[in-house]
Amino acid sequence: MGEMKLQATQNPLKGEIEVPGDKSISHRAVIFGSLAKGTTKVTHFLDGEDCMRTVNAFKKMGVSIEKQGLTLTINGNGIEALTEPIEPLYFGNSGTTARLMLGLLSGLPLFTTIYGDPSLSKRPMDRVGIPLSIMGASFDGREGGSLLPLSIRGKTLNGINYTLPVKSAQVKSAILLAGLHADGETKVTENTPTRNHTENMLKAFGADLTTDGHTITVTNKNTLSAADVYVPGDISSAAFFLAAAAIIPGSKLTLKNVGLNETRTGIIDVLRAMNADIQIHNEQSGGGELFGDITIAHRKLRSTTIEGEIIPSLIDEIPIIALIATQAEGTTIIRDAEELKVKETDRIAAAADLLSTLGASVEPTDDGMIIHGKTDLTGGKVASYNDHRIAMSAVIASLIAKDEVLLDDVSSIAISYPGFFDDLAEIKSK
Ligand SMILES: O=C(O)C1=C[C@@H](OP(=O)(O)O)[C@@H](O)[C@H](O)C1
Ligand SMILES: C=C(OP(=O)(O)O)C(=O)O
Repeated sequence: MGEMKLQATQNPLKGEIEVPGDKSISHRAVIFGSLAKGTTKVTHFLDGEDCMRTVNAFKKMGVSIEKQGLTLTINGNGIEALTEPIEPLYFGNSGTTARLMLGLLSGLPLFTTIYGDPSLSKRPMDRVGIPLSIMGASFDGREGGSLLPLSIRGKTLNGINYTLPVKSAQVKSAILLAGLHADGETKVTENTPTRNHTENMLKAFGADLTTDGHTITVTNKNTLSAADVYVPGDISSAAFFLAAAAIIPGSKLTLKNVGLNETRTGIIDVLRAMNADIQIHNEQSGGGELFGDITIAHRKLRSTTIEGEIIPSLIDEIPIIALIATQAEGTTIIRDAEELKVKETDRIAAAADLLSTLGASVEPTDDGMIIHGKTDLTGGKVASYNDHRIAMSAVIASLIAKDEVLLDDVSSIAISYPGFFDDLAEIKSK
């Protein structure tokens, strides 16, 4: 793929689709399935590039993982059976793989080197390196061990009692993974709740983990046992079609089996606050995760303010929420989202650049954006910054643009949504 010309259609989107499996849950299913004893079957796995990095890392450490379609069969033999990889582990674009694997590898009796693509090589690793070093871990790498590539000489770690200084599920998960085989208790406290898939899945695999308010405690008194995992649809992928239906007149879409864990559903609350016509039905649960169908129809939107505790529950959706805000009457303010600056690219700058190039009124701020709506979008030449979420936001924006949008590169979309254009074609043609 590469550059793509996107013709404005303004056609309503109609029909029903099932979005791909959740990226966060897919990573964790591979990790815990590989650490557990027994056979774990993972269904509706997301085979995007990021999750395949996690699969390949465990294959290189001796775990047998077979993939047939979207089903993985993982034959785990326990943490102690992981073998030292004889070559560096490549994590591509995946922040989740890098942070969670750092947590795991720092306490194993192995020497490993990990590296990533140019984007991942700029992202901060000291946010996990600092607490892991307090636990006794030893790393070396660029910028004093805060940037990839990193080398890790695993050691026996000690438990820690740590309050997260950043709103990050990746940091929380890295410490919990280290805590699974550290001496004593490991406690992580978060002031603002972040996605809790690690906690849910560890419980399903039989770990000794308890949650008390905002504090999670794990010990090494456990042997993880295999558990089958059904991966619900990714609400972060569904977000692009929720947005499209919300802003294109005449649209009505149903997205089936979407994950509805309340640490992830901020976009639904925001859409409701903006007057979107959105309904949830067929709610079910499995493996500690809630999922169900979402139906959304176009309706006139109004602005809102997005700040505080809701931010981690929609952090990856902010670029597409910014597009929705350009089509809402009034001023939408997004605050407390400084974490966007350390994603695949600076997503505050990238989203503001994309939408401003298309004629919207978007002011980037230090921790968010101010968007004045409603503005018609023009065409133009736009940049994805090699960021999958910016690229997909550009494609959805092009659906309502007056003229052609020329997007520099669409290859990053395969990171989290390999079938994105097929799903879009499916709902466009109905
Ligand atoms: O734990 C996870 O699976 C993720 C956590 C979030 O990152 P942070 O922990 O950096 O906020 C999110 O942006 C990322 O897409 C996936
Ligand atoms: C930030 C993201 O992922 P990661 O941190 O795993 O690269 C994302 O998918 O939007």
